[in-house]
Amino acid sequence: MLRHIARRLGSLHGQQIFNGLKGISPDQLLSKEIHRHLQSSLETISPISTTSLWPFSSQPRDFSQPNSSWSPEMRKVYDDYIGLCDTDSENGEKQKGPWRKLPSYNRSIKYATAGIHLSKLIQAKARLFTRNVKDQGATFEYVVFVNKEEKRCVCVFQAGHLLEGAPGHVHGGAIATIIDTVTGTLAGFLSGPIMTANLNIDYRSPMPLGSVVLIHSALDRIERKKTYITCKVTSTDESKLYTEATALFVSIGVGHLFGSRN
Ligand SMILES: CCCCCCCC/C=C\CCCCCCCC(=O)SCCNC(=O)CCNC(=O)[C@H](O)C(C)(C)COP(=O)(O)OP(=O)(O)OC[C@H]1O[C@@H](n2cnc3c(N)ncnc32)[C@H](O)[C@@H]1OP(=O)(O)O
Repeated sequence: MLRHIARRLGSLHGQQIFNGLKGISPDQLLSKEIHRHLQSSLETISPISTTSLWPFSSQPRDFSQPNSSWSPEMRKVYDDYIGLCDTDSENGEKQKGPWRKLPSYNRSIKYATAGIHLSKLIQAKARLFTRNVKDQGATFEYVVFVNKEEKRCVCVFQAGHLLEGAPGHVHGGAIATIIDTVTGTLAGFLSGPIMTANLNIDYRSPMPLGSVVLIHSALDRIERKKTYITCKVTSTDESKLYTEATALFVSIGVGHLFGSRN
């Protein structure tokens, strides 16, 4: 069972937050420490220990694909970045691009319960905050492209009409949410499992509802367990600055998800 979980965690490579685990084999994942955490957490959650611990179907849906709610501007920037990702040339050869599109799912990990076994109802209903409204275009339409070499990412974000704060403009909490998501995705990509410890935001100009903006995030530095990320939100032509932010993410052991602080 433990090997099964480790394999499942290993297959989280498609999941942004665990991209930093790339290259780590299931056997390496099963270090003594992780083995101890998984063992002790499984002992306390016997009702689920006999069921599958993987919440996704084998082909989880990627919600960051173009859809009919995307404005021409959103689609154009998406296409521009897709053009900078790996492509198949006419003779069938792969051409390496500096950017990579990350998939975006609507579920987090079912059993990240901070030590509490969530009810089956909550497990079934839990959805990632930014992907919990089915109505396309109503809230967060976004796609993240990452540049591994430059340790930075760009998110193309279209702010839907249900994100209103000041009349006709995007709520500051919604802006904080997407910044947390994008900076957290980059931190997770670079450092493995992390949690937000600190997020500082300067709102420089109001963002009209329906805007398409770029969220540029870059690694500032890594110090021991701390990954510092900087962030700027601009118009797609980068002439207008909407928001600036800095974020600190602290690396967590897999045990943190299972209720241990180590
Ligand atoms: C969890 C992962 C989930 C996986 C999900 C996968 C699917 C993802 C899908 C899609 C991606 C979307 C991406 C989302 C991203 C969003 C993430 C969030 O919003 S997370 C929710 C909000 N955050 C919390 O609820 C944290 C609550 N706080 C804690 O759990 C702890 O306080 C924690 C982990 C932040 C720090 O734990 P300690 O305090 O035990 O860590 P110590 O080892 O003592 O500290 C390490 C270093 O960090 C500094 N530090 C800790 N907290 C600090 C702070 N607030 N400010 C400054 N420094 C701090 C300490 O001083 C220490 O520094 P020195 O190494 O000694 O220099």
